[in-house]
Amino acid sequence: MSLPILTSAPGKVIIFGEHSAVFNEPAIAASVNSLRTYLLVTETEDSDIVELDFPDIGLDHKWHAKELSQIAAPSRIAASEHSKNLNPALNAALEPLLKPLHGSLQYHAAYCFLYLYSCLCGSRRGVKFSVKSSSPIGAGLGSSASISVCLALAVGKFGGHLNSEPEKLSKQELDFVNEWSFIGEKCIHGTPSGIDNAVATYGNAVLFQRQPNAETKLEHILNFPQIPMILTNTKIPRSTKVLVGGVQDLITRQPEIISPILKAMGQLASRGAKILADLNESNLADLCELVRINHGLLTSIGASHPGLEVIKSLSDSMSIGSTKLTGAGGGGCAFTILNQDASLKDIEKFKNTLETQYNYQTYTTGLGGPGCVFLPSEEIQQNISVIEPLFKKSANVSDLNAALLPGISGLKWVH
Ligand SMILES: Nc1ncnc2c1ncn2[C@@H]1O[C@H](COP(=O)(O)OP(=O)(O)OP(=O)(O)O)[C@@H](O)[C@H]1O
Ligand SMILES: C[C@@](O)(CCO)CC(=O)[O-]
Ligand SMILES: [Mg+2]
Repeated sequence: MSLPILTSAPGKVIIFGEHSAVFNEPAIAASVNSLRTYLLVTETEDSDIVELDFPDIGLDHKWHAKELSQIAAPSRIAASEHSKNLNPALNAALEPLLKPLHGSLQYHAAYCFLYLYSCLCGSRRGVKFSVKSSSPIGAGLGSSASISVCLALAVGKFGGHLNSEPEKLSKQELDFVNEWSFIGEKCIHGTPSGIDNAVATYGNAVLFQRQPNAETKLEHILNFPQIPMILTNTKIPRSTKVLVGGVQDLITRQPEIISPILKAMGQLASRGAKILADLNESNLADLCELVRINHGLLTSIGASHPGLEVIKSLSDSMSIGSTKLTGAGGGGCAFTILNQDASLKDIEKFKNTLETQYNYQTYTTGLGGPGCVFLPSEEIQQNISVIEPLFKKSANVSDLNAALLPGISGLKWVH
C-alpha cells in the first residue's frame, strides 16, 4: 500500500480474569474508545532509513539500510510456527539493532516494531513510524496491545498483506492483525494470554479463553452494557512483563495453593459473563460481589499495590461501590463499579479525594466501541496539515482525540 498510512486501536479494561487468563482460564475485557493509540506512517526524505518517532516514551531512532540488511526475516509461516516462542534466529539478529536503546519502555516498543517490520515488510526503507497515544502507558489499560495492533495493521498494509477490501477490514484481515499483534505483545511482555490484543483488534468486548494448545476461544460481546464506573489511574509505574513473571514464580513455588485461586478467577469470569449478558438493577449487586472477590484473589497472588488499596479502601469506607484493579496491577489502574444509590455528591467527593490528596487521575468513560481502524491515504492527504502536528511531542492528548477519535472526529475511518 502507498504512504501515508494512519492506523488506530483502543485500550481496554479487563473486567474479570487478568493473570488467570495467562493460565487458560476465561476472562472478560472491553475496549475503551476514548483511550486510543494512533500510528502515522510517512515517507522520509532519506530513502535509506527506517525511523521510529515515539515521543510518548522519548524514543526517536533511525536505523540505516546497512544495519537492517543484517536481518534475514523468517517468512510469515515460520514466524507463526514460533507462536509459542519468538523465532530465536530473528531475535539474535535484532539484538545488535536494539542495543543502543535505553530502558525497558524504549527497548520493548522498538523490539515489537522491528520484529513485525522484519517479518512483514522485508526490505522496504525510506519510512517513518510516528506513534501517539491518548491512553496512559504501562497503566493496565492495554497500551502495549494497542501499539502492537496499530503496528500489525500498518505493517500488514505497507507490506501488501492487507489490501482486499478498501471500504472494510474483512474477518481474515482482522484475524491477521490479531495474530501478528499477539506476536508483538510477546516482544513486549513475554507470555501474554492474547486477550488485550484481541479486544484491541476486534473492539467491543470479548469473553476470551486461551486453550492448552495455544489456540484461543473468543466470544464477541457486541452490546456490552454501560456499567456505572469510575476508572482511576494511580500513575504508579509497573511492567506487565514483571508482574506476569511474578505470578509464574509464585505458581512454581506454591502450585497447590495458587492453581485453585486461578481456577476461582476463571469461575468469576464465567459467572460475570452471565450477569453482564443481562445486567439490570436486580443483579448489579451480584456483579459487585464478584468484583470484590476478584480483587481479593488478585491481591493474594501479589498483583495489588498499596496505592491501589487506597482506591479500594476509600470506595469501601464511603460505601460508594466495589473496586478491583484492572490489567496486570502492581500500580496502574483500578475501576470502581458504583452502587445504585451512590449520590452524585459522594461520587464527586470520591474523585476529588483521589485527585487532590493522591494526585491520581480519574476517568468516567464508556466501554465498548470500535477496534482497530485505518484511514485511507486520500483522506490522510486531505487532512495532513491537521494530522502531522498531532504526532509531535508537544501535541496534547485532548487535541489528538478531538481531531482523530473514531466516531467523534468526522474523519472517514475504515473499520
Ligand atoms: N504510545 C506508546 N508509545 C511507545 N511505546 C508504547 C506506547 N504505548 C505502549 N508502549 C509500549 O508498551 C509498553 C507498556 O506495556 P505494558 O504491557 O507493560 O503496559 P500496558 O499494556 O499499558 O498495561 P496492561 O498490559 O496491564 O494492560 C511500554 O513499555 C512501551 O514499550
Ligand atoms: C496480566 C494479564 O492477564 C493482563 C494484562 O492486561 C496479562 C495477559 O493476559 O496477557
Ligand atoms: Mg500490556
